[in-house]
Amino acid sequence: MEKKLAFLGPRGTFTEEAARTLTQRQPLSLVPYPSIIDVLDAVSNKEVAFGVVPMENSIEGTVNSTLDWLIHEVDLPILAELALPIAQNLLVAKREQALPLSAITKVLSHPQAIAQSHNFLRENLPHAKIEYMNSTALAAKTVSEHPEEPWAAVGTKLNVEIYPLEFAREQIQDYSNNYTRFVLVGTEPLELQASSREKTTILVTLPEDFPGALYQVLAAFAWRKVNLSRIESRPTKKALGSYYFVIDIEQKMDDVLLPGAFAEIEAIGCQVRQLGTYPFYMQGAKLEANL
Ligand SMILES: O=C(O)C(=O)C[C@]1(C(=O)O)C=C[C@@H](O)C=C1
Repeated sequence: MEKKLAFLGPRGTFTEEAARTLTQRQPLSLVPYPSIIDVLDAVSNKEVAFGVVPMENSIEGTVNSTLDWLIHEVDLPILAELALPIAQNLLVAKREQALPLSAITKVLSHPQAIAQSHNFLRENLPHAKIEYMNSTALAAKTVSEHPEEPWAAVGTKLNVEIYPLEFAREQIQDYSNNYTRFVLVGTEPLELQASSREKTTILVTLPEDFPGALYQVLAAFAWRKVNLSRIESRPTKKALGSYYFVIDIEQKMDDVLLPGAFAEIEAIGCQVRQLGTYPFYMQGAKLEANL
């Protein structure tokens, strides 16, 4: 029987595109789930072997529900990461007479997609109500199912191929270098295409807040000349002002330098949890220098 991979659905999300690109050589059956949390829970409960969820967008930053669920609720290793170029479009149901932007009363989409098109929406549809949905594809599907309503969705080009929709405007994102990083998580190994770039993600907990604590953590990487590509603080949810630090390291775990750096960090009383050590891929190369 084919192994299953869960993705944030319904059909036509950016996440589906990422899942297909990441696993194109694998005989997997792709199953849509209604939310990011449902995807991660399905992998954790072993309903499916793998899952793909969005992790970070170059305009809007971290997808908090993904990161927080991986930190607090499930223990799933990241197996791979893919950065995809994202283009947002304003989509309306197919109708005989074109719908002018001024007639649109409601815009539906995923909060990340709305945030990526914030300036466009403020300038062109200041009167429209915003309704957040679990994914861009769910917004597109909903709009296509209500052609009698003057509604629009913010979503992918693929949605126009899947649902009876047309473009009201193409490419409405506020910045052209719009990329989202997606992660593949799983409870078993998966044979993936080789990549020249590898990453390790860790979660660091400081023992207490003392002067220079974070500086000492960073020093363990700095003097070893280990490059970090992201540092993000997320609340531990235990007390106000108490944080975890999520650190992306531009190196694989089997590197001799990382065990030494982790031991040094642990020696000052920090806890280090690995969230994964994995290959990193990128479609289109514009942002390469910054990733
Ligand atoms: O709604 C989708 O199509 C998704 O795949 C989710 C998501 C996200 O959460 O970041 C993915 C990429 C875009 O940044 C906007 C939305």
